[in-house]
Amino acid sequence: MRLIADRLGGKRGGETVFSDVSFALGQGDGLIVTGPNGAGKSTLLRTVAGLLPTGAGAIRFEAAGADFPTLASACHYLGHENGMKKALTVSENLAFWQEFLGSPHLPVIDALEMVGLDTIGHLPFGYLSTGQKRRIAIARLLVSYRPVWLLDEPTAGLDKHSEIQFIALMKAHLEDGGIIIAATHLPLGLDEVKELRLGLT
Ligand SMILES: Nc1ncnc2c1ncn2[C@@H]1O[C@H](COP(=O)(O)OP(=O)(O)OP(=O)(O)O)[C@@H](O)[C@H]1O
Repeated sequence: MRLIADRLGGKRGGETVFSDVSFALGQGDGLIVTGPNGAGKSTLLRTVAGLLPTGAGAIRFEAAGADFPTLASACHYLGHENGMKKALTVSENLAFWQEFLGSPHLPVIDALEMVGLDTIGHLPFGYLSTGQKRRIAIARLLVSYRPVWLLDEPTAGLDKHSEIQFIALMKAHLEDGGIIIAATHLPLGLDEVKELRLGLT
């Protein structure tokens, strides 16, 4: 499996936000995207996820096998919004995502345990605190297997303990041969990852 960006450009509202971005990631590789507000970190992630068209250049995905033939089928995208229905319970939300995404990985209860929230599966998602909502969005990464994780400010709103737990999950995903691209303002504590800085230095 390889994910390659070749002189990639990203546009927003017709304006070029970043250009000439190149990287090549293989199994077990992480890329941390940094840069000031507005530099285009979210735009880059959304472009790689296929949610925005490429402004220039190309993204190539060389699949490892038949299970995930395209980048769209191979990636989890965690954006600023958590992607959950407020009125459904936490467990119902995760069960929905597992069925929708396919490739079941951890049972919902185990995924909740991994983020330390196994006692609140019965609560409507809308009742949760900001950090708890983020942790449930992280549990979504675990209920269905996808080799490529695209994470936009994944630790925003997490307390120190939850941040450490999540870093361990990311390390495990990389050790398992996955790929992670994460946009962040905070150091993520991942060793041996590549860094891409957008915007002014
Ligand atoms: N829908 C849109 N139409 C026009 N411009 C947009 C749109 N969405 C974002 N932009 C602009 O694109 C630029 C890049 O935004 P982006 O969200 O990618 O930055 P970022 O690096 O993720 O910022 P932050 O650190 O604040 O999250 C910004 O100048 C933003 O105002």
